[in-house]
Amino acid sequence: MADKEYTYSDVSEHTTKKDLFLVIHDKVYNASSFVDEHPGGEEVLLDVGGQDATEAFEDVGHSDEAREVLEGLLVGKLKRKEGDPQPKSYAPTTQTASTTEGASMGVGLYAIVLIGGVLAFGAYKYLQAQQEGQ
Ligand code: HEM
Repeated sequence: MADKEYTYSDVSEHTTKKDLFLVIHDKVYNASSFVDEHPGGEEVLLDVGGQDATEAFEDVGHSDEAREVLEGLLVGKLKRKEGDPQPKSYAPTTQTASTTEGASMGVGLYAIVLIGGVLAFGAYKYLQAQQEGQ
């Protein structure tokens, strides 16, 4: 039964409390037996009924226990067709701002030191030339 494939339009027909399908990470879950027990309330589940709930589910940061419950509700997987809504993936941000900031700061410092050096050398040469001229 869990091998069954559902299209997006199949899933979107199950939106009532007694018959509620959710898509999370491209798997299809029947949440109807769990609606009344959900600690986050039935409203939020009904809101995403028949839709891709991946983002909503991950945003809350559900526990491993919640994920175990979820596995028990599995009824099949999603068969994507052209024109279906794009998968809502949950991509944690990996880039940290501080590292790039640090790198550009380093380059900026080098530039200042370099320009300062060139200017000092220019001034030295200029003074030397003037002295020679006297
Ligand atoms: C069938 C899918 C879902 C299952 C099995 C599930 C299960 C659970 C469980 C077991 C908890 C208790 C805390 C934890 O263990 O993390 C919980 C809390 C919660 N869930 Fe879900 N959940 C599902 C979908 C959703 C969705 C789609 C939302 C949408 C926003 C949602 C919102 C919440 C919220 C806000 C809480 C926190 C409640 C509180 O701490 O007061 N859940 N859920």
